[in-house]
Amino acid sequence: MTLTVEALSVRFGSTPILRDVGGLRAQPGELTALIGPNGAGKSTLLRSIAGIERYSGQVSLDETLLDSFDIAERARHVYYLPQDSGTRAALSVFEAVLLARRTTHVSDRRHDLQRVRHTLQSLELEAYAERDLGQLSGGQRQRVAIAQAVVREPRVLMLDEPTSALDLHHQLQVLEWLVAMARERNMIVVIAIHDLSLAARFSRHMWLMGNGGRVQAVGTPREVLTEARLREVYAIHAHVDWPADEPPRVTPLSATRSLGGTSSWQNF
Ligand SMILES: Nc1ncnc2c1ncn2[C@@H]1O[C@H](COP(=O)(O)OP(=O)(O)OP(=O)(O)O)[C@@H](O)[C@H]1O
Repeated sequence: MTLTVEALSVRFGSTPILRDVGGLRAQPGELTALIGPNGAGKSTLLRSIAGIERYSGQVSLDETLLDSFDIAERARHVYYLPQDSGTRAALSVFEAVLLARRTTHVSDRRHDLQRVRHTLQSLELEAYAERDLGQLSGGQRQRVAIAQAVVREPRVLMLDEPTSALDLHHQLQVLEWLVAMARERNMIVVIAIHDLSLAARFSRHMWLMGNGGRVQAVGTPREVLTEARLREVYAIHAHVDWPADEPPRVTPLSATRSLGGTSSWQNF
């Protein structure tokens, strides 16, 4: 089962946001990283794959176009967790994650309870299981949102900046766990992420979007993350190191020019 995107375009009103985005593949059992500067269209792309945005083009799972699923079916197979999505509903952490599980699974209750407990443990949330959502810190709330997404067990799980509120320990812990989970459950996991060192370390495959809503490169982290490409797409000088005995490192050194052209205030 491969997720494929071809010839995908999205407009907001008369403004093109994604232009002929294609050649994207994501495989089960692997983590795919979606990277690119602010406004490149990463969220729009993930939202389109999930069927939340209207688009022209093809998004398919193997030979099946996702458009051929009805809304409920598509939501069961493909789940998108937006950026900053933690909820403050009047529920405990345990209740919130169990509720998410039961929106897609009506299986054996004992099995569901076990799955929720196990997921909370994996995300180091078991100590907060009885706590109300409104009483969590930002990072705890983000981990609950990830738990809610994962217990749904979609075939394609897309997470928009899932580590943006996390401390260094939890960034590593969550990404390690997502990699292991993708492998164990044979899920396609796509994450949008700004930290290129983490993206290089944890993903097997990368999609790089550039300004203008176009794909700039796809491939392994080594193929995609070259210093020349970072200069072109992110307008930065950076060192990219692939040490044999340590994780890869992308070190931004300086910004080279403004991203996205002349700013309007310069016209005054
Ligand atoms: N509802 C909307 N109406 C009009 N334009 C929009 C709308 N939502 C997003 N955009 C524009 O679409 C472009 C792509 O936005 P998107 O959120 O997909 O980018 P992104 O790559 O996820 O950015 P970031 O890294 O900042 O999260 C941006 O220029 C944004 O201003």
